[in-house]
Amino acid sequence: MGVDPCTSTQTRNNLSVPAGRTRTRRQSCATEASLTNGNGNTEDHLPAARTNSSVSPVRRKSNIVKEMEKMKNRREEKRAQISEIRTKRAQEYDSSCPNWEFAQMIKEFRATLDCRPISITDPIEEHRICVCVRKRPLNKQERLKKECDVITVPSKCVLLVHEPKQKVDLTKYLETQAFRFDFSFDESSSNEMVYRFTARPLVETIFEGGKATCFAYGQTGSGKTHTMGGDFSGRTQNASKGIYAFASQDVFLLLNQPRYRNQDLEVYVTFFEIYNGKVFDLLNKKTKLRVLEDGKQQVQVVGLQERQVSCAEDVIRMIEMGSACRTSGQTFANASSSRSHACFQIILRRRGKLSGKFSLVDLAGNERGADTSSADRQTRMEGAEINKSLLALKECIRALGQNKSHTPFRESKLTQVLRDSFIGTNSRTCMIAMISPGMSSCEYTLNTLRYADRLLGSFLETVQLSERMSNSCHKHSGTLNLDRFPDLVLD
Ligand SMILES: Nc1ncnc2c1ncn2[C@@H]1O[C@H](COP(=O)(O)OP(=O)(O)OP(=O)(O)O)[C@@H](O)[C@H]1O
Repeated sequence: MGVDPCTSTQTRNNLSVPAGRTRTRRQSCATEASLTNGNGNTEDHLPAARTNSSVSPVRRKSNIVKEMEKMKNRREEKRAQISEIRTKRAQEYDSSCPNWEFAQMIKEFRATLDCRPISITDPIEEHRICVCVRKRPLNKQERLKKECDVITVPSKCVLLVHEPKQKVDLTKYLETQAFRFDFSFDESSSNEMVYRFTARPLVETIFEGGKATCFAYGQTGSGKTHTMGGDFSGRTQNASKGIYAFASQDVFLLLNQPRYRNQDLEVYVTFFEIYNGKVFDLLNKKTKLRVLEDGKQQVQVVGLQERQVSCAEDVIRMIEMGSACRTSGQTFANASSSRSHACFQIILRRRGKLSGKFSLVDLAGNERGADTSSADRQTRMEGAEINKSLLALKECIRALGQNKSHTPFRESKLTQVLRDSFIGTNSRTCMIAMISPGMSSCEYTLNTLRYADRLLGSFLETVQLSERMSNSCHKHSGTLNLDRFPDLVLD
């Protein structure tokens, strides 16, 4: 059965005729109907010359057909244009990069930002709990794979994660989430810069009789050991110092200042690791240690060796010795991945009595906590233990931040051993969340940032910033709430 083009709503819809123009089309349609029969042949009432069979009939195209042809031409033109733009863009950009479209969207988004990264002259506010984030550069392996860098650090406190997404119609878009921390460090920040804003403000705390703690948290290969321990592997000529070494240097600097010089203070260090709920002394051939709690809830690591040190070089020797003993294994992201929490402590004693303690903790990779599907029983147990301790740690830090009377430190060996870091009015904590910049780490990165975000109990803002990528014509839409991010300046 033929479809009357004048009455078929389907046809009208397919043509997307604008409402204001429908009437004109119907009129021209009606005229057309009176000129043609159902087979499209000319009717009798046309002028004789045009119905004569010896003359080839001149078929007039209806306005609808003409309109459809125009639309078809326009569509084809547009398609050609888009394909040309796409090819040009792919040439401009490195199309061998598997995710060049996302990389390009991120590049364009970054071009709209006025980035002002943290600088050495920025002021440092003192907090009881300080939560920071550090992005490491793409490593050699990631660069070889042409991984796309999905992290932007536009200012000293804000960090953006551009999460690649795809709609059901295969349209690619980015979902950008903005996080605010006390400090955000981009890939150009050195260990010294990170130290200056994170652990350094805590050094004085231990000279005032307090307990200071600095944690490095993040997925495997994100730079926890690099930040805390530095690189003493001897692979590079200039071994880069980490927070352990910088903090030790400053402890000796302060110790020699007139106000502390005559206080009979002695410096000791301990270095131990917690692996699978068990404590091992890294300065004493990995001897297994027992953790006991007395009637006054004082936790003792029985037999833990405290080594007296008299200069920063002594400390570096201890760090090298202990680091060489750490339990490590291979992960997808790090050839020598640490599977334990490592705790390096600088202890001040006055005539044998504990005066202050600085605990610097390089936590086990947090992704291992989620690694419960692994077939290997050992790995599963490691993962479960890490998960438990990281959850307990979060609760203890939150309790410290909220001045709660109850600290759930017995939930894990890690929090039990660090009990005195979470109690007392003179306890201060800093958490540095380490993140890998690659697109393949995006999910782990978001987990790390959410964990750190919850320590502060702050907000998380998700903003969808760009859309429509199917035709490689894309634009950014949506805006960040600048009231919440006053230091993030968009063009
Ligand atoms: N900010 C950085 N700059 C340069 N290189 C870095 C940085 N952070 C990490 N790296 C390098 O990345 C690699 C992995 O880092 P690192 O061993 O510190 O990771 P990790 O978080 O401790 O991993 P794991 O939990 O598996 O022990 C190392 O080779 C390290 O030198």
